[in-house]
Amino acid sequence: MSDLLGVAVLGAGHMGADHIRRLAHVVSGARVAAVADPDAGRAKEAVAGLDGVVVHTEVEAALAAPGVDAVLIASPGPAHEEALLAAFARDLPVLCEKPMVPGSAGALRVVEAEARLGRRLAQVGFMRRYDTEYRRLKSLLDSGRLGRPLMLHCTHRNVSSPPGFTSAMLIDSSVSHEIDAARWLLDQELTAVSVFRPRPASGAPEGLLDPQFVLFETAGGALVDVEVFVNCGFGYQVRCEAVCEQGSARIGEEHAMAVTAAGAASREVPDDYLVRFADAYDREVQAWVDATRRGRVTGASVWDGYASSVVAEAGVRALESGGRVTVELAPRPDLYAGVSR
Ligand SMILES: NC(=O)C1=CN([C@@H]2O[C@H](COP(=O)(O)OP(=O)(O)OC[C@H]3O[C@@H](n4cnc5c(N)ncnc54)[C@H](O)[C@@H]3O)[C@@H](O)[C@H]2O)C=CC1
Ligand SMILES: O=C1[C@@H](O)[C@H](O)[C@@H](O)[C@H](O)[C@H]1O
Repeated sequence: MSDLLGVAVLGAGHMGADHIRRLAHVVSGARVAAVADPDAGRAKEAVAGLDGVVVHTEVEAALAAPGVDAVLIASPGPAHEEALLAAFARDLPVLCEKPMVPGSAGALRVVEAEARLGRRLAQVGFMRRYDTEYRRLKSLLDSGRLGRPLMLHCTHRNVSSPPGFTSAMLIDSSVSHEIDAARWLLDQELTAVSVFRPRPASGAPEGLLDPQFVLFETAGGALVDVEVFVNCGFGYQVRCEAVCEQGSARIGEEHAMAVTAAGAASREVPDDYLVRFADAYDREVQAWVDATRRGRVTGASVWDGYASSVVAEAGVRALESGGRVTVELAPRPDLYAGVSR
């Protein structure tokens, strides 16, 4: 490795282009060494002005490019399994955007492949673990000051959903964040899921079941509810309130400037995740670069990615069946025994 970690970025869409900018201009210790995207024009646009970046349309060519030490996967979810396995075959450390793999069977194949390597190589991009408010809430819950957590009430609203967004993706793409955050905040597995839905909003695309209300049960007897509404039209809002035996704590309200003028007070609302979670993505990628340069892997593990996929898959079945679906995890390989959620 040269002084800088050479990163191959797979996928140069919304997230990939933002991560390329971040690697090139925000975080220290890394450089973009190669990019792969079947849409070469999009990739070239994302690397415009950067020196020494080779653009490919094939993943394998980018992984084999000179100076590549690590991989950041920002292609669509269905492409992640192949990319992860290709990176493992080349012994390259990975930061993989969520969902790690949409679907439990593919996610388990990734767990098994990493377990066969006998050491962790990949981190999953659940960036809320790096958000200041989420971290404060996690510290408070871990301190025990509020007593045992009873419930988490979560809100996850997007202004609009991208083309091709399906009713299942409200759960396996959007709510995957709350699944990971709940497992991490409570340090408990989610054991069952039910999904309720009101009449779809008139602003939602034809046929999309939006919004949905998802209810998780946990191994420790807590409940986690999530209102997910991806075409709300009025702002990007992510909130979480923990209700515990001796108090409650709420995050997600303060991430904006409050303006008072003309006899009225108003507060800005971000319009998407790139604004709301900008600092969290920066910290996540910096932490990944730092850990990788030290030969370490931190953050959400491949096991966390698998658990999230299993819970999300149960959620999609609950949506389709209208019933309560229990969550069955495979036995956890020894590799993840000492790794906390
Ligand atoms: N952490 C977060 O908050 C967010 C994460 N994401 C995740 O990031 C990933 C990408 O999402 P977006 O950037 O919104 O999608 P996008 O559709 O904007 O971009 C995806 C890009 O990947 C390219 N691509 C397609 N197949 C590929 C392959 N096999 N190899 C390499 N590139 C390929 C496409 O041509 C496109 O340029 C998804 O996993 C998504 O769930 C997306 C938004 C926010
Ligand atoms: O990961 C993300 C998107 O893929 C997803 O579609 C959005 O609902 C989330 O808010 C965003 O963080």
